[in-house]
Amino acid sequence: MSKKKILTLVFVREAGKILLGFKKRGFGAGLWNGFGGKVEEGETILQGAKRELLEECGLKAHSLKSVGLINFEFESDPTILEVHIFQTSDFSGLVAESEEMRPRWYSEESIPFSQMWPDDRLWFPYMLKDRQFEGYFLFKGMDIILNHWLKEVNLLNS
Ligand SMILES: Nc1ncnc2c1[nH]c(=O)n2[C@H]1C[C@H](O)[C@@H](COP(=O)(O)OP(=O)(O)OP(=O)(O)O)O1
Repeated sequence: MSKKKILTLVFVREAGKILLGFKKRGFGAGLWNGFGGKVEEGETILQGAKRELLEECGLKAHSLKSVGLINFEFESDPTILEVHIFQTSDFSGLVAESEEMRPRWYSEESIPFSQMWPDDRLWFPYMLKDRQFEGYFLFKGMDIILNHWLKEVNLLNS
């Protein structure tokens, strides 16, 4: 039987730039990504997203917009990762490196897709156009997408 883990992923965008973090350890280490992680017991998905953003790059999000929802599955692993993706331009604080992430602003024209999860280049175009989406990816290891679908949807916003 499959289990589900609920995770968040937050992108900070401002003036044509996007803040990415280089993951220094753990799952997805060595890749650039947004900021996020597992939702803890007793917190809502939004609370989890804001907490991870603050812990990983020092920024406090005052509001978050829902961007996407992706279910990730790995061949021969029954755990499904349900990742809730958000973006924000409504934040305060100073960007700071953490134990887990080294943050860096990128122009939205020069996103380093070759050093990111391979699914990112497929769904980033929705986010960059402020379109909401849902999707599913089945991975073999961390590099090979065996199957996927993506579709534009209307998600409830916070
Ligand atoms: N395929 C893919 N593309 C883009 N982003 C992701 C994936 N798979 C993923 O898991 N992610 C995202 C979702 C989360 O933001 C992170 C993974 O979170 P993780 O570091 O495992 O969670 P934490 O709670 O911070 O981990 P620990 O503190 O327990 O190490 O990647």
